[in-house]
Amino acid sequence: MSPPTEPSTSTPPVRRFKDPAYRPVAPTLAELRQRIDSLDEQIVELLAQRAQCVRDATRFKRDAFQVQAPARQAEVFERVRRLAAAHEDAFPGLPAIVEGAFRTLVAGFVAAEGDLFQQTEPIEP
Ligand SMILES: O=C(O)C(=O)C[C@]1(C(=O)O)C=C[C@H](O)C=C1
Repeated sequence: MSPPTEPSTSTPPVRRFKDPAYRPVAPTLAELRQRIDSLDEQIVELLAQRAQCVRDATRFKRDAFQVQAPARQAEVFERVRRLAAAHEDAFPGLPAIVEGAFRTLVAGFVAAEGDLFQQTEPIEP
């Protein structure tokens, strides 16, 4: 038995989708990975902008419960799931993947906002 190998990135595809309506995105795995890298850069840039908004949101919180804001979290998860559902034709199961990613992201943001909260002080009325 030969050892497992990573896929070739520069050669033609070795499989096809049985669905005749399927339209490929790129002719090689190398091109697909370039696109994925470029999209990852944009995603990280957008996440950094989102993080700035989360940091600023700390100024409007009175206590740890407001940092958690569970009702708002539920709204975010429901919203991104619905947005992803519009793309389910292109990628079955995308809503669950997107919701899972946001659950992980928001858990990280909530924890960070908890730390940032300690760096704030009440504004006197
Ligand atoms: O909407 C807020 O209040 C936020 O602080 C943002 C955010 C989020 O990442 O979407 C983070 C923490 C929770 O409080 C709820 C939502």
